[in-house]
Amino acid sequence: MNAESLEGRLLFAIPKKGRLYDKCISLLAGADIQFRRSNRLDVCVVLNHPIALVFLPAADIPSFVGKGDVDLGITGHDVILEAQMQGLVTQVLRLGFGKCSLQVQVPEVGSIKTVDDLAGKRVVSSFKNLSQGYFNQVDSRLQLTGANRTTIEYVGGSVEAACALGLADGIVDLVESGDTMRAAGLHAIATVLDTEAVLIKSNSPKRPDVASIIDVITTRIAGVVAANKYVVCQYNISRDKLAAATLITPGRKAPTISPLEEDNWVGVSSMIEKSKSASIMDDLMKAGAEDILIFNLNNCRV
Ligand SMILES: Nc1ncnc2c1ncn2[C@@H]1O[C@H](COP(=O)(O)OP(=O)(O)OP(=O)(O)O)[C@@H](O)[C@H]1O
Ligand SMILES: O=P(O)(O)OC[C@H]1O[C@H](OP(=O)(O)OP(=O)(O)O)[C@H](O)[C@@H]1O
Repeated sequence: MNAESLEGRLLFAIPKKGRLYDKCISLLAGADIQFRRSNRLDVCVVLNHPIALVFLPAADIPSFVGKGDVDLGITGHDVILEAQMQGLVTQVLRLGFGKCSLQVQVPEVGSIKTVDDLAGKRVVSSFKNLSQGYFNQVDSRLQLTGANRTTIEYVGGSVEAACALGLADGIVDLVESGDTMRAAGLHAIATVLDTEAVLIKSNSPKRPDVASIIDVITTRIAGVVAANKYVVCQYNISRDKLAAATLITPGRKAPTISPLEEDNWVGVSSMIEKSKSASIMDDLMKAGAEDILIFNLNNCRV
């Protein structure tokens, strides 16, 4: 690959490994962004669009996009804030995956029970800036100054081991299921922020000619995200119960209602959020709906 083959192409940064990688690859497939990545090569051209994919560590993507070296990128909301790039990038879309929380954690067994107990002691994190910002506020509130302030130390990984190793009294790290935290004998005492993966674009693009392809890609990715978020719910119901049932499934604009061959019965079709489908089905049954079906969406534009 040479610089010439990237000429005129939108540069799109994708996390090269880690928690976001697999989800990003399925998102690209859903948006029909076709590429063949040679082994170990971190830049590859897209076969069916004027795009080149750049595979980078998730934590480096905000600054590449923020400085305009890359036009578009996928990374965590958390790393954008940690890199202090929120003013230099626009978060175009929330992607619905990579959801977790940055939490303050301390040993389950021990004297530290609250953030105020931890204040003034040693905290270790890979999110040094966010942790510093959080504890600056705690320290100010508790009027801790000078050597009495909380110490924040950076470590690049295995943060959860820091307390057991005697390096820290508490840590600030990401929690999804909580398995890592529990296995390390820790528990959370505060949440610094909730995060998920986002699509970002540069506020100072170096290649303004690629703006139209950014819109195409954003629309396609939004379609895949919506298809993952929604399902179609279809059911039959008698007309006298229709009003109550459509309150449960109002749809995005309005439900589609079609007459059935049987007198006084209609079929209803409506988009609902996948995560709420079980409770919506329970409610529809109580409201008198029959033959309730849920269909996954392959793709959509809504
Ligand atoms: N347990 C998790 N659940 C969901 N999302 C997560 C989780 N851990 C991290 N993330 C998200 O993924 C981003 C990248 O984290 P990850 O740990 O995969 O990074 P990495 O350091 O590049 O990869 P690796 O851990 O393989 O070295 C985080 O900033 C966060 O937004
Ligand atoms: O609450 P859980 O579901 O256990 O997830 C949380 C863990 O996931 C992330 O690490 P990851 O496993 O990606 O590896 P890393 O420590 O190498 O970043 C994060 O740093 C936590 O350690």
